[in-house]
Amino acid sequence: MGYLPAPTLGAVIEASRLTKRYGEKTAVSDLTFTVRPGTVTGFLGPNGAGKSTTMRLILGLDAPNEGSVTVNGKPYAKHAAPLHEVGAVLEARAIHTGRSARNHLLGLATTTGISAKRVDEVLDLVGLTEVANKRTRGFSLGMWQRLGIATALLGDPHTLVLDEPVNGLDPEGILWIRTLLKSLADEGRTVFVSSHLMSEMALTAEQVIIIGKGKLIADMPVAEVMTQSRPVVKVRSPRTAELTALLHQQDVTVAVAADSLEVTGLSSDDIGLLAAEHGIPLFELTPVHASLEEVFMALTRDSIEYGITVGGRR
Ligand SMILES: Nc1ncnc2c1ncn2[C@@H]1O[C@H](COP(=O)(O)OP(=O)(O)OP(=O)(O)O)[C@@H](O)[C@H]1O
Repeated sequence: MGYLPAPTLGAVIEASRLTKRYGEKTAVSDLTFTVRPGTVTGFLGPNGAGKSTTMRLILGLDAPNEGSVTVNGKPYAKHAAPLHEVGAVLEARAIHTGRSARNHLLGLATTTGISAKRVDEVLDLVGLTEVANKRTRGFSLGMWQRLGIATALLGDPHTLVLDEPVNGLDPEGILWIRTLLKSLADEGRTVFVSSHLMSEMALTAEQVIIIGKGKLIADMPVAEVMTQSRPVVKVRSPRTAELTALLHQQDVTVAVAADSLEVTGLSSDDIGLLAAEHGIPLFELTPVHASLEEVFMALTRDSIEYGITVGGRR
């Protein structure tokens, strides 16, 4: 394994009222957020939420219609040596397929004043040393992702912007990238990584920024995401209809399943007390913990662009 040089402090990425329209379509809408150094920040949203567009705007590959985004106080393109400032992987397969991984990296290195030694270091860091001289044409998606990350790390940047880097990786690759991103953040770098998997980000990121239909939905520590869910309690009673009528007098949602009710918005204690007050027997009263993915889906439910509709509800 190669080692990165001494810790450097990553840059703050600051988006302010960022808006990008493509014709009639608003891909990013009035987005304001700050990404800080020293932690992995997950950028989450369903398909089409505007994650890639936002990342393209950060990297100056597209210009916003309104608002601004800066890296370390300046637009990305205004930095004297952007490759040393920000390393990015936007589309893993954007690399010329006729060349070897080493030649691809060497080409980039020589035009930007980076040494050949650094090329070998990053190849080692991403585990591609053995296939470094093979043409990239035969690379698997996981190998492309590794090469993309090697490219991003080439300039030893303070800040990393990675679009869906776990896509196509096997469990070992996912674990590898998780560990790598955390260690880069621990060195004081800024790591901004997009995903559409809340469960994956929960294991990788400390902070999450969640968007839907281009708009900010949440910006909070991962540990707080679960607090966004309302409690769900499974209730079984021989007098379901009566209990449902009582529950409907409260600010709750009652979903009727085959042999039970799923009550959202009231604790199991309160449901138990309500039933006891009216002499309604209960056979079961179980708090059901939503998974992180379910909380994420609930948060973004109204902003799913290409969702399927089940039973009239998304
Ligand atoms: N160049 C473009 N021209 C027209 N529409 C675009 C363009 N780029 C993105 N869009 C639209 O903007 C919206 C946001 O797209 P974007 O790719 O940023 O989302 P995303 O969150 O990265 O989604 P995914 O996870 O599917 O990649 C989508 O509706 C997309 O169709």
